[in-house]
Formats: sequence, structure tokens, C-alpha cells
Amino acid sequence: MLTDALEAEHEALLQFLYMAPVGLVKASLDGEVHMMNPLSAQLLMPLAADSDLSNLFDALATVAPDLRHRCASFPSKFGTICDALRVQVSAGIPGKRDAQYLSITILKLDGERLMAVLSDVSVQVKQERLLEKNRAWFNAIFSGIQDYALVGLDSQGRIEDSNDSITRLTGLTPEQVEGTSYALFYPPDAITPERMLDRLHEADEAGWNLHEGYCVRADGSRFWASSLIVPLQYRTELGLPAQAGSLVCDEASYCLVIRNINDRKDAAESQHREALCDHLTGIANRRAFFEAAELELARVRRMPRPTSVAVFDADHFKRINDGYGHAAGDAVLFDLAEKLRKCFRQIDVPARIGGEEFAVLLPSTDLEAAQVAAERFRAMVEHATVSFNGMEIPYTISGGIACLSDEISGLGELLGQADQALYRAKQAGRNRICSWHELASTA
Ligand SMILES: Nc1nc2c(ncn2[C@@H]2O[C@H](COP(=O)(O)OP(=O)(O)OP(=O)(O)O)[C@@H](O)[C@H]2O)c(=O)[nH]1
Repeated sequence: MLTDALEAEHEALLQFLYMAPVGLVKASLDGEVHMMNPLSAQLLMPLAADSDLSNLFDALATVAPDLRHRCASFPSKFGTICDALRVQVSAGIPGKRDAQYLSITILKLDGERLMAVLSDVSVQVKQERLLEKNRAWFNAIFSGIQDYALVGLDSQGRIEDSNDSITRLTGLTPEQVEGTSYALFYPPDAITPERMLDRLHEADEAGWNLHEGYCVRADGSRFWASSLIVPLQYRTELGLPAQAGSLVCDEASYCLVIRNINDRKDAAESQHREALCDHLTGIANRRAFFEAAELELARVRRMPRPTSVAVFDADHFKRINDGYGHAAGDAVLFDLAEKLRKCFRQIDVPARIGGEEFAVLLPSTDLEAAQVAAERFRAMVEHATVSFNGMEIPYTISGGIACLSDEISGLGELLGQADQALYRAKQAGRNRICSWHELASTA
């Protein structure tokens, strides 16, 4: 019974040796071959003089002449004599044939026996060389370019690596930025942790994500930049077959390319203004507001977070028009838009959505924070006058706010709630902010 089991095991071992994807050679300490599998014979045959494979050291003498000595002088009774020693078996001919490389591992099993593991690593060496060459090329190119920086990001938007161009562009060294969020490159009020991840998701979905806006340098100064995020696919970039395991990284990662386009800022802004800005005030128009809000709602559906809107309306605006003239009314609207721009964060979207009606989209903002921001804006308007043609025109605004919740089906409903709150603020005497939620709770 025991003999049968042993025999079966022996048979299985022989089969393994025969089929193994590496060359296996068992030899005595002086290299005399006791056993070798077919792959070893195939790998050693082109090297051995007269096709003689009776001695391992003789067969490898032309490519690894010191192996015999290394094995003879190995001091321990067993252990690893050499580990994945790479030797070049044949030279390549550019465009015709690749160079051949063999990896040799030799283990001393005991006082009498050696086991050699041989494998053809030509493809691996070729890929490593290609990678090395690409890295050198990219470094040469990117260190030479003045206004680009290249940054590697992990799946959470943390900076994994960057090249020296980041210092030229931002004044921060690769060591300073490594491990921090890429939000570091943007003004704090222009990005939230959620928006930072949104951009990665949008890059996954569309293949890339492009953003134009201000970036900040280490000294706090700003420059107008375009930043492109592209998901990295190691497998396809390296041309690896699907099963080539070790070099493939399954964790998502991204490349962020930041480009200083300060000189194009004015042109970009005027193009942008044509399509998406209100002609009188220069802030977003109704269309741009709805586009931005729909995009934000799609982001919220993918990754929930508090989101609010505020709507504002100038109080008794007809009286201003009638009392000071229509042009003065325009100046008041312009002033209102300017104050919105100053008072809210860069990531917020203030827009003129009607004659004297304004709205602000407040991403990643709960009701309480929306209330604080809206109140700050109301007070700012109340405490200043607009200078126009030698006149000082005082005005006030009323505001309504609403925060997205599970019960709300879409943007229309959210704006509807904010409008109802605004109506209440008007009814309650103007120059005040109401929230839809306080209406709902007192109803
Ligand atoms: N100057 C100027 N006036 C505008 C513009 N668009 C709308 N208006 C005026 O804004 C006024 C809005 O008036 P109403 O809707 O009656 O409201 P109101 O006088 O502001 O009063 P309440 O909203 O109730 O506080 C109208 O007189 C419009 O003609 C604009 O672009 N420029």
C-alpha cells in the first residue's frame, strides 16, 4: 500500500519535472548531470560544445565560466549558491533577432548534490530594457519642457511620483508632494475632497478629464493651468499578454499633466464668456448654471454628499430702476454679481438665471453651511452702496436656500424649494434668508 503511494508520488514528481516551465538539472557537486528535464536540454544544447550535456559546468563554460569555482568554494553544506544569475547566451541583431538571456539559480541540496533551475528570460530582459529606455526618454523630454509637470496618482488621488518639472511649475519638490492629495495644486476653495475623486471617476468613464482653472504655487501665487488626468493601463502600455502577472498593476492609477497656460488665459476666458457667461454681469448664465448643476447631481448620485442651492433676488428692484434709471439698475446687478463672485468659493457656481434673479450652486455644502454663506452675502450687500454717476445707491437682497435630499427627484424640484423659501423671505419683509427646510418644518 505504502509502496503504491510512493510510486504514485514518484510518478507525479517525474511528470512535474518533465512538464515544468523551467529547466531543472540535478547534478553532483562537480557538475556531473544525473537528471535533466527536456527544457534544460533545450536551453543548454546551443551552448554546449559538441552537444555534450554530461556536465553542467562544461555546458555553461562559455557564458558562466566561474560557476564551477563558485560551487566548489560555497562554504555551507546546503543553500543558494547563485540566485537568478543572468547571463547573455547570444547577441541580438537589431531588427532581426533579439538577444537571448538565461537566468541560472543553483541550490546546494547537501554535501553531494546540486539542483540548477534554468529559465529563458530574454522577453523579460527586453521588456525591462524597453521600460528603462522609455523612462530615460520621458525624463529627458519632461525635464526639457518648461511649462508641463507630470504627476503619478494612485486610486485615491494621492501623489505617487512626479518629476523635477513639478518644482519648476509649482516651487514644490517631488519629495514635498509625494503622498499628499493632488488637491494640493489647486486653491483650497476651488476643490473639495469629493471633487478630487469625481475627476478620477470621470477620467475612468471618459478616458480622460480636462480642467482649466487656477493652480497655486508653494508661495501662494496663482497661475492659469490646464490639467489633464488620464487613467494608466500598465498592461496595454507594456504590450504584455493578459497572463503576464508580475508587472500588471490591478489597482487604478492615473497620470496628471499640469500645463501652465497663463498666456492663453485671456483667450480661453473670452471664448468661455461667449457661450456660458451672462453678457451684463460676466458670471455664469442660466444655461451654464443648469449644465453645472446637472453634472454635480450626477456626481452626487455616484458618490453621495450634501449639496445645496441658494437663490437671491434684489429687493424692490423696480423702485431702483424707476428711481435712479435703468442704467443704474444694471450697475446694481453688476455689483450684485461681483459680490457673489467675491463671497462664494471658487468651486461654487454663481449664475444669473433671470432678470434680477441669481442662483448659486454649492457643491459639498450642507444646509447649515449654505445658511452661513448666504447670510454672509446678504450682510455684504446690505452694508455697501453702489456708486453710479455720482450717486450712492443702497440696495438689499432676499435669499432662499434648499439642500438636496433623498426625497428630491431632480434639479427642478431643488430650485423650486429654494424659490419657495425666497418667496417666504420676501413675504417676511425682505433683506433676509429663508431655508425651505424651516418652511417645511413650520408648515
Ligand atoms: N435694470 C435692469 N432691470 C431689470 C433687468 N431685468 C429685469 N429688470 C427689472 O427688474 C424688475 C423686477 O421687478 P419685480 O419682479 O416687480 O420685483 P421687485 O421690484 O424687485 O420687488 P420684489 O422682488 O418683490 O422685492 C422689473 O422692473 C424689471 O424690469 C435688467 O437686466 N436690468
